[in-house]
Amino acid sequence: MTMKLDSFYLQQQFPNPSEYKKNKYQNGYDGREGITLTWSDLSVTVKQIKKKFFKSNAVTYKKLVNNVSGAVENGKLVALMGPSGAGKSTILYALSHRHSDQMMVDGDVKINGHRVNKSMCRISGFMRQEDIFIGDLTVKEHLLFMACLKLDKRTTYQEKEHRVSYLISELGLEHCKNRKIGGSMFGQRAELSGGERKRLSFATACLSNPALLFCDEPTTGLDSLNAIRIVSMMASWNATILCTIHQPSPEVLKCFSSVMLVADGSLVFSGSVDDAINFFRSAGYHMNVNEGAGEFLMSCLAPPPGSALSARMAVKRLAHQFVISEYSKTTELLIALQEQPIKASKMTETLFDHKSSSWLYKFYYILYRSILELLRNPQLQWLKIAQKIVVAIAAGLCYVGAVNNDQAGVQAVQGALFILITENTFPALYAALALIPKELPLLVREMRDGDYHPSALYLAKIISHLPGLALDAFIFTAIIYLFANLRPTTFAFSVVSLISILCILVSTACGFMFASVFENYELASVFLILFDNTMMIISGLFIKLSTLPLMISWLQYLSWMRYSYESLSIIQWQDVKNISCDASTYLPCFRSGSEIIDYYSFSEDHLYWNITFLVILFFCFNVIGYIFFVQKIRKHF
Ligand SMILES: Nc1ncnc2c1ncn2[C@@H]1O[C@H](COP(=O)(O)OP(=O)(O)OP(=O)(O)O)[C@@H](O)[C@H]1O
Repeated sequence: MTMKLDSFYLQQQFPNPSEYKKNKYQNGYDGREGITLTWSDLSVTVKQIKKKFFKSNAVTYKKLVNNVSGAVENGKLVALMGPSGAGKSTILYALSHRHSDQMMVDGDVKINGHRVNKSMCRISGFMRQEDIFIGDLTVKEHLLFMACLKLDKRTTYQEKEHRVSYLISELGLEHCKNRKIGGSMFGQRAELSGGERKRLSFATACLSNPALLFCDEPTTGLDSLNAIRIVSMMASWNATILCTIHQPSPEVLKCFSSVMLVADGSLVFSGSVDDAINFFRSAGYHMNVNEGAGEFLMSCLAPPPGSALSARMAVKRLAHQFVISEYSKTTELLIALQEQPIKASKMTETLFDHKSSSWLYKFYYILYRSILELLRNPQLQWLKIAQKIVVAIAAGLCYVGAVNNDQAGVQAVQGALFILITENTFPALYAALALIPKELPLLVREMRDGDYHPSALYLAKIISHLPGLALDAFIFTAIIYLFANLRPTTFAFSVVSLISILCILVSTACGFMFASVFENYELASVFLILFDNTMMIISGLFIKLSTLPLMISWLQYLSWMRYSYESLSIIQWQDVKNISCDASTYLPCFRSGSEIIDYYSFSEDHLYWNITFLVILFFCFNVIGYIFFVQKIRKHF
């Protein structure tokens, strides 16, 4: 099958072998000989920080993996098995260099005898346990997009398309290639089955045609037939594969060349399934007649009843027995053979020879994906616009006939302006707050794989949201303007629209900033409520800005609501004269627009400064948000 796949692929594109060699970068197939992965004394320790109020934080260290050594021979599919919590995923993440920053990894990880670290992300593919996709993209779009991010920059677009078509046909995704991956909100059934999603995950990991693959529980959630299908596909794949797996059926287990068994972070056995059975039998475990090999091995690894200490001792005993047994010699030999690195051969050079696409190229595709994501849900976008229109009409109706050249009119105008600001602030703030937690798992996965720089993603997200936000603000402003009969000049309407748009953009940036700074949505919303209420109180409507106490007063310079409210008030009242005043009813009684502006401690000279400060706030919130966003992603790695 391996040969079949390779020759199929080669024949499809390069009937002439010399042409194939010449185009090794373009087709993603590098003419490699293969990879042998070895590691010795791999240990993983996690740093745990207990936050304490009014005391310094308590830092503890927990060892998750203890001096594990192992090897996966070129072209072999090896199962990493063990009970839940044994450390399988931790080993896989550490070996593939996709572990979190909190984890400290020790030990030598080598590819064909060459020590690797960060470059492992480029050399290897990783299939994750959880399938996270953008549900609104089709199978083909998703693969093409990922191909644009992952493949070498020397690969042309047509070759990326070839690679995607090849994987779609090889992994049995032809029938659903134009189907959306996830469900739609509006009842169309468009979901892929569990098996199709797993195959899509595998296809994604295989896009760059890596010679080394790490697969984390690829059969989780699948029925036995689909489990056999995906594992047999892996077995026939032209790559070295290390794969964690939970209690495989006998048919699934047969697909693996060998097994590595771990318990409590230690290696308990490594070798063929038959040897594993013999090893445990010799250690005193009894295999029932009807028991499958997988079931038997897992039962041997399950912690025995009793205290945690006795379970740990049992694992230690097994690990020791394995180390002194003949079975461990094969692994030791493989590791020893790799101590002499294969001379900087062509094969190794090609492995490390990856030229990533430029930042701009990746940014373009991330932006394209973000826009596509928004456009793929037209019903949702229309619903949002309809909601804006309804809210604007409902609010606007309250002001019909209220805006006259008298004191009641002054109150109505100031109220309408404030509605404009709050409606362009609060919904945008909280929508942005929810966005990062929703998308974080996907972003972390893509960044762990080194698919793109966080700045490309952050900028693409901001730009893709700009038109929708601007439209929202414009529609709301236009309706309120019409109903409330605000100042009817093109200049006034244009500036009010501009301020509304800036207000919604700054609010969104502020929402992003809070979502990035705080650990989770709940914590962020607690602090955001405090912040946005303060910004609102000092916007100018509720208190005269000149009377603010000194310790609070400086905060007004952060309040985009104040800049917006002042600007809108200036536009409405500048040069307005002869406001009628019935002094017996109204106190204070305004006779001109400038009196109103003075009353709120505003100044007509501030209009252009306010616009400038709104732009500055937009940038500052985004820069702070970006800095914390990067840290947040690192923390979740
Ligand atoms: N960041 C962390 N901080 C503290 N403990 C951790 C951390 N990550 C993992 N662990 C612990 O390390 C142990 C091994 O976790 P790991 O996910 O590798 O197990 P596993 O064998 O893959 O389990 P499963 O089959 O259930 O996925 C578990 O006890 C887990 O709780």
